[in-house]
Amino acid sequence: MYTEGIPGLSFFIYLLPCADALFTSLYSIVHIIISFNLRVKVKTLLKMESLAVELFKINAIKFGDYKTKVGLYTPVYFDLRVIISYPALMESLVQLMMEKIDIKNSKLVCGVPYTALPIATIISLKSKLPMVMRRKEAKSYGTKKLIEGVFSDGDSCLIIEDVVTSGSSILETVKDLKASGIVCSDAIVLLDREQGGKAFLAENGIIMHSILTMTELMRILFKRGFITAEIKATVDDYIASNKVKSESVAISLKEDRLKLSYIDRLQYAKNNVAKDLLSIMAKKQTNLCVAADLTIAADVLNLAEQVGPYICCLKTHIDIIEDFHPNFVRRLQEIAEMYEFILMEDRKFADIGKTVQMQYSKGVFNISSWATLVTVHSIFGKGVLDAISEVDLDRRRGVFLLAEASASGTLIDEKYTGETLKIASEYDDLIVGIVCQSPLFRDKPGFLQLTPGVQVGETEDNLGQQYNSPEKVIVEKGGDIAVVGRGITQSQDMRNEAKKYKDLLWAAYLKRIS
Ligand SMILES: O=c1ccn([C@@H]2O[C@H](COP(=O)(O)O)[C@@H](O)[C@H]2O)c(=O)[nH]1
Repeated sequence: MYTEGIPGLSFFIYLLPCADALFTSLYSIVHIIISFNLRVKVKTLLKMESLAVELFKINAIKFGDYKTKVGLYTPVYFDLRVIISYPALMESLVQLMMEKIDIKNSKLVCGVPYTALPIATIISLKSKLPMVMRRKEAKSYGTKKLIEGVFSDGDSCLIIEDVVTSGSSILETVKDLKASGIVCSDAIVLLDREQGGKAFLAENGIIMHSILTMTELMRILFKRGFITAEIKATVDDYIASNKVKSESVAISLKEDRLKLSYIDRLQYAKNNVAKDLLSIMAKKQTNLCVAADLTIAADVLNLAEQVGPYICCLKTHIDIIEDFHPNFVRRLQEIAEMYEFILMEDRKFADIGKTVQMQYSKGVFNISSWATLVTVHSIFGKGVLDAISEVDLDRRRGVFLLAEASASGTLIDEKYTGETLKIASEYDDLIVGIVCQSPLFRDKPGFLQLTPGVQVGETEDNLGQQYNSPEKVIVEKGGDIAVVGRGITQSQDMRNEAKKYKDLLWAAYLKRIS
């Protein structure tokens, strides 16, 4: 070949056979690497498939009509709590998780309570990374810690979770970890339901890695003949059309009062009586307020003695007492102190500020001298609240503002209710809560919802009152405190009846926050 005149070309040609050999060796190395990676990938895929099949076999995957934590109905539900009964399965799950993510990038691991706790424990044992644990509720005694375990400010933590729908459970855990100085950037989960959780977590700075997605899971179960094409199509359709909106998750995360315990809400309350009330409720385990709508003073005192141990509040209509005497309210105060409950006069003030001020602190009833709480209509605007504030200089009293009524045919509309809530927000050191019939102000855990119209077995009286069951009032209507009047006062055994209502209402509250 003619190469003269082209500098270095002959030398290059001379080297060609060596380059060829070098290329062949490089090719072989790359080939080995690729086939090794491919083999690893295939192996992982097989492990994933067998995990999916095993989960199906142990009944951790159910098909039907189920309700998720965020209230959506789903044709497929995962109950991974059962996996603790299958150690071999737990081990393969953990192995897959540890292969999926470089655990050593983290200093700590933390499982989202409760299902992921045993998984996190095994990962901690295998990786030798210390584990921390998030308490679902801060302790009300001792250290009041949210995070248990030993850690330092700035430690990075890998989050471990079983199933992700919206991502809210992971973010709740992340929020508490961050508040304790721990850094979180990654979460490893067994199953991504592909309903918006991954994107929502990413928006909040968390990268979610999953072992299985819902699509993969359905594909595997269908391919292996465990589900029909019809079930697969139903689930695929459901996932495609049921994405959880990040705004709704954000609300549910933002201190949703309906999900917080009474004790956890203490920190948000601005009014001193609201704080006392929440403490009493948590201590006595009661969210029952009895409406003492009796017309003879001695009967009211007797009722207070009977129901005292089971209530957080006793509500009066002082102007219906036929034999009122200042000694009566003095005795009522003694009983309230003895049994630790709060007195509320349901006066529903509605007038110009000056008149309300006199109705509140003057006259025979001298309400402000004994009633720690009063109810107020918002119809007259802020002047009424200013009037009460001027009397309550030491801030030892509070107000429930009425935003909705239990009576049929009430003239209150949505606008009125909305404006009432706005006023309440402006007076949060005076307002203890809102009297209403629906789960309003979910993002204000410092306010309490007082809901009257509660009775077992009745739906109405003959004068427009409407009743709901204790469970409905607390779980569906969002009541924090339920007012029961005739359901107790007309019973032969008021003490026993009060205890029954207390137990029903408390069980409903526990159900609501679980
Ligand atoms: O919207 C409202 C506001 C207040 N109440 C008061 O609650 C009790 C209910 O008594 P029951 O005997 O349980 O019906 C009563 O004192 C009302 O004045 C209300 O019912 N609805």
